[in-house]
Amino acid sequence: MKNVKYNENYSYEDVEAICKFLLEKSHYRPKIGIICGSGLSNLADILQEQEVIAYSDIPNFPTCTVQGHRACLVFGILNDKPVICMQGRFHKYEGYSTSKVALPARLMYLLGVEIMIVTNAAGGINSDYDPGNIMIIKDHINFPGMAGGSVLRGPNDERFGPRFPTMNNVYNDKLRELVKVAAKNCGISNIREGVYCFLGGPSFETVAELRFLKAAGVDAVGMSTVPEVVAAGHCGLKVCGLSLISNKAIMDYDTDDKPNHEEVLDTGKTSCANIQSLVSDLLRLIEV
Ligand SMILES: O=P(O)(O)O[C@H]1O[C@H](CO)[C@@H](O)[C@H]1O
Ligand code: HPA
Repeated sequence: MKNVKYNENYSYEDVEAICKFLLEKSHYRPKIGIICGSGLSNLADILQEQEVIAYSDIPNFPTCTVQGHRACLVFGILNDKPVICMQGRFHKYEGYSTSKVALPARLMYLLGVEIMIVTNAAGGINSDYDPGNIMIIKDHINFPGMAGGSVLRGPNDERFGPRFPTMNNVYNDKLRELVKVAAKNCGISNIREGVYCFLGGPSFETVAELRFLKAAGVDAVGMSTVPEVVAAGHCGLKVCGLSLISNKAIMDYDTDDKPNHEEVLDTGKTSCANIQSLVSDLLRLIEV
């Protein structure tokens, strides 16, 4: 086991200190931030003129404990736009404090980022979804949040955002339309749009839970993203969310199939190129 510190709280000043360190280290002033999901670290390869900083070289920065998350910050240029890309996120199930899970979005905000593109691997609940499909996140269900486990739980620092932020249109409608245009440009026909449900994990869902989620209108399920999106919405970032459907959720008892992280990572490997071209064309279309 790595010597991981789980519970520190990240105050505004802590995030500011990390931001200052990065602005001194890098000449980039990113306007767009990208978070790579499980198995999708290669998404950062599309950045040109890269400056790579390992999380372990950033003072007071968390580490990644999950396989498929590379734990590096990559600054670079994509279609003439300055970008920061996080190769690896912090999941609540790893045991991290809420302010640690909120850190990527808050750091991007203080760095001057205006648009956060968040990616993940997710299980397909919608029966029309197949592994390799890309789902534009239209909305989410924040299960832990609905039960008092919001990433914003605790004292509110108004410098990040208001006590009661809205989540309407948090997955920005204009960005969603641009993703559809980008998908057409790239010849990606298996693009979907749907509702992502965040569960606490790390156990995969039971058949009964999946049937319940399906009845509730969920299209894809995962264990991340929503805390980052809520933190981003809190501080006014525009968000674009993309789920790579890495596996089909198993809704039947009469099968020996089981979800597993290896399959999730394998789909990431085989489908990363599609996400790369999609994000690349999206950045060409975005005006910041
Ligand atoms: O959401 P990301 O980080 O892409 O990873 C997904 O894949 C892992 C399970 O295989 C979980 O962490 C789940 O959330
Ligand atoms: N369930 C939850 N999280 C996931 C899945 C899944 O089937 N696939 C990838 N992340």
